[in-house]
Amino acid sequence: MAHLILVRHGQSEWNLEKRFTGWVDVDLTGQGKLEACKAGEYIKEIKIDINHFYSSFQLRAINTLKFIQDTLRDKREPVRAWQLNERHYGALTGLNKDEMKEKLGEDKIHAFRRSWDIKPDPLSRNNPYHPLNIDVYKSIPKENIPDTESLKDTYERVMKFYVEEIQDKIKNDENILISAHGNSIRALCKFLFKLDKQKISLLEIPTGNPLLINLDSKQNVKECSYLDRDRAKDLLVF
Ligand SMILES: O=C(O)[C@@H](CO)OP(=O)(O)O
Repeated sequence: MAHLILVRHGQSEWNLEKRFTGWVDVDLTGQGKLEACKAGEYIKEIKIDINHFYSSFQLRAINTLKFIQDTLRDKREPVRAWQLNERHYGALTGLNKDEMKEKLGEDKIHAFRRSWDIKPDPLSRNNPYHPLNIDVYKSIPKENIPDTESLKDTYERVMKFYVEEIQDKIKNDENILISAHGNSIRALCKFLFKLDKQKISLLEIPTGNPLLINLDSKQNVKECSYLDRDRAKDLLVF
C-alpha cells in the first residue's frame, strides 16, 4: 500500500482578494502560512515516512511545502515540476471573480471555472501576468507555456508528469507528498477517483488541508480522507 498526500497551498494573497490567479506567482497570506504549518502538524501526527516531496514551480506551493517539511524536520530537497502548476486562466487572469460574475453572469463564470473543456480567451503575450514575462518560468520550454487552459489541458500536462514520474513509485509502495493547486489537484483526483466530466465539476479542494489517499499496487484508491476533518470538503465518491 502506498500513501499519496495531496495538499493545496494555504490561502494566497489573490485567494483573499478573490482574483483569478493561475500562473501568477503570488505568495501566501499570514493565514495561508498558518494553514501550511497546521498541514505539517496533521501530517506529522499520522507518522508516515514520506519518500518523495513534490511541488509546482509556484511560490505559494513551494512555501507551503517548506512549512510542512520544517514541521516534519525533513531537509530533503523537493522536486519542483511546472507541470503541477495551477491551471492558466487566460484573459481572466488578475480579474476579480465577483466583479466578473456581475459583468458576465454567474453561469458563464461557473462554466469558465468548473467545466471540463471550456477555456477563457488567451492572455496577451505582452501582459505582465503572462508566464512568458515572469522570471521563475524562464527554464520552461516556451512551447510548453500556455496562453490559456481548460481543466482538460491542465489534466493532460499533470497526468503526463504523473505517469512518467510518480506512477511507478506508487506501484513500489513509496509514499509521496505533492504540494500543488486547486485545479492541478482536481485533475489528479479526476484520474484517481475515476470521476466523469460532470462529477469533476463538483469537486472543490480546500486550502492547506492534506488529503491522504491510500493506493494499492494497481493504483486503486482503497481509502481517502482529509486530515483536518473540520475543514474537509465533499470527496463525492468516498
Ligand atoms: O484563481 C485560480 O487560480 C483558482 C484557484 O484559486 O481559482 P478557481 O477556484 O476559480 O479555479
